[in-house]
Amino acid sequence: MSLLSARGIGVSRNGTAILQNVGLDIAAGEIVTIVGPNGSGKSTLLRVLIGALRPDRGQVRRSPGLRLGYVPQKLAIDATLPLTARRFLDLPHPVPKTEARQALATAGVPDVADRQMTDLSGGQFQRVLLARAILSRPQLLILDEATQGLDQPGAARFYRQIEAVRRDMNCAVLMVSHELHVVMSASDRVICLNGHICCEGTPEVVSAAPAYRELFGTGTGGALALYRHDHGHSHDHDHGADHVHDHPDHDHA
Ligand SMILES: Nc1ncnc2c1ncn2[C@@H]1O[C@H](COP(=O)(O)OP(=O)(O)OP(=O)(O)O)[C@@H](O)[C@H]1O
Repeated sequence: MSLLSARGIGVSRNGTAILQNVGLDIAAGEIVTIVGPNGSGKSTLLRVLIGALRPDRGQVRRSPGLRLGYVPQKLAIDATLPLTARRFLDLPHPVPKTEARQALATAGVPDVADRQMTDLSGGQFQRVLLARAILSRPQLLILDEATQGLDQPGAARFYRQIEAVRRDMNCAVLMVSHELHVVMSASDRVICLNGHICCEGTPEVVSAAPAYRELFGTGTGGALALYRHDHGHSHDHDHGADHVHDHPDHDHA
């Protein structure tokens, strides 16, 4: 049984269709990425899937009691507000110290608990957001453009961290991204969206699909290779992310 299932989703605004007949299923433990150009309806679809927006047509079914974790694109924290990463994890509910420590370690930032949120690097900050999202031990972790603002190697490291989190927590992951160059090979399945689903399948299948190439060109192939060259190697200089190298190389390079 899938964790989440959407059928025939349609959303229109001002007489214009934003989403048309979109259907998808997320199974336990899989990593699914939705890619699409700007304005293709990715965020709208995500909002429908998490229940923040009621579609004009279609249905979303979530498995009963589904635990969802959500990592937003960005979170603005006022530079004058003293807030350590540890205290941030206590918002809105205090969490036991061991759970907070464990979540930070799983997210790849075991040493930042006492650091100010505003002093963290972009990659560390996103990992603290990730730590907060996994405190509830989600069955489905949803990330909305979670690597915005990171450079390409930083984004690649973040996606490898997500793979590590998935293995640790045994959760499914749904990501929305237009970061084609690094996101695809971290995914079991890619869904290419442009108002409707243009194509879907493994990263290899989607990157070779005519509909995908029409939208994005053919540049992704080399970048997939670049990602795979990095995978499992020790090139990572992002503080606290070192253990992402320790997992077995399970991709298809
Ligand atoms: N409430 C709304 N009213 C009118 N138009 C909307 C509304 N919400 C979204 N849209 C339009 O729907 C389209 C899809 O928007 P959406 O934010 O879902 O795309 P996206 O793929 O997430 O884009 P991006 O990659 O730029 O974040 C856009 O053209 C947007 O302007």
